[in-house]
Amino acid sequence: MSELLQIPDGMTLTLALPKGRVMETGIELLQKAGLPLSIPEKSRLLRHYFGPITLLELRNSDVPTFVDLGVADAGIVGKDVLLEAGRDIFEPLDLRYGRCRMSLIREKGANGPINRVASKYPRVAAQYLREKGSAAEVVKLNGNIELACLTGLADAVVDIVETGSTLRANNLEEIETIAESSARFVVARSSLKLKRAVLRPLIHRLSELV
Ligand SMILES: Nc1ncnc2c1ncn2[C@@H]1O[C@H](COP(=O)(O)OP(=O)(O)OP(=O)(O)O)[C@@H](O)[C@H]1O
Ligand SMILES: O=P(O)(O)OC[C@H]1O[C@H](OP(=O)(O)OP(=O)(O)O)[C@H](O)[C@@H]1O
Repeated sequence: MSELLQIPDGMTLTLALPKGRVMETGIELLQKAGLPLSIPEKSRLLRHYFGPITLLELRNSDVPTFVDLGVADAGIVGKDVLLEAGRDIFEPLDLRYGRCRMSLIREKGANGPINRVASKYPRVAAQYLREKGSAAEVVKLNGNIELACLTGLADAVVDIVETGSTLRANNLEEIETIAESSARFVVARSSLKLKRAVLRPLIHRLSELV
């Protein structure tokens, strides 16, 4: 492990991390940057203490809220989730993992009009459709979004593509990439001023690691 980052006496740091695939690599990076963290044991505990550092284990889409409202000083979250949240959060660093893209997807060969689009990202989907001049309705779903296409619930979906295996397995095709995504380090604007002494060197060290 690299040299520990100096945290001034009395200063605390609260970090918001999403449980799931983004968390483990995120903690490893923060560790390499010199924070005294470790990957929490599997348990129902939602808040983990490491000396002056508190780790909040959140749903992905709640990370921007906790950071924007200043409850967490900083966090890690996918660009896809940031785009959907639409909050004005300081995003100093692309951590360059968790790469995927948000795309418009249809059943292979589908060529009828797109009147309804399903997505876990309704804001991103609606903005994309607006830019295309489409008046299609957007329906919010919470998982296995591709099923909306397959069952006729929607004419297209906006969802994540990583390897493309979900598309191939379900006879779907990517019509257009809407945005590229990767994990981002985000910081609360209020903390950037108040906790500059630890956040500046942390951002600097993270930037050297990615
Ligand atoms: N193949 C993929 N599928 C989904 N998300 C991916 C993929 N590859 C990278 N990611 C990134 O990981 C994040 C999602 O992680 P995960 O799959 O753990 O979340 P989830 O199960 O959808 O969680 P939640 O219920 O909190 O929304 C996405 O926001 C995205 O940035
Ligand atoms: O291109 P691929 O590598 O196949 O990855 C893309 C798939 O992975 C995600 O689903 P996941 O099962 O993680 O969760 P979700 O459907 O609940 O969002 C995503 O929603 C796609 O369905």
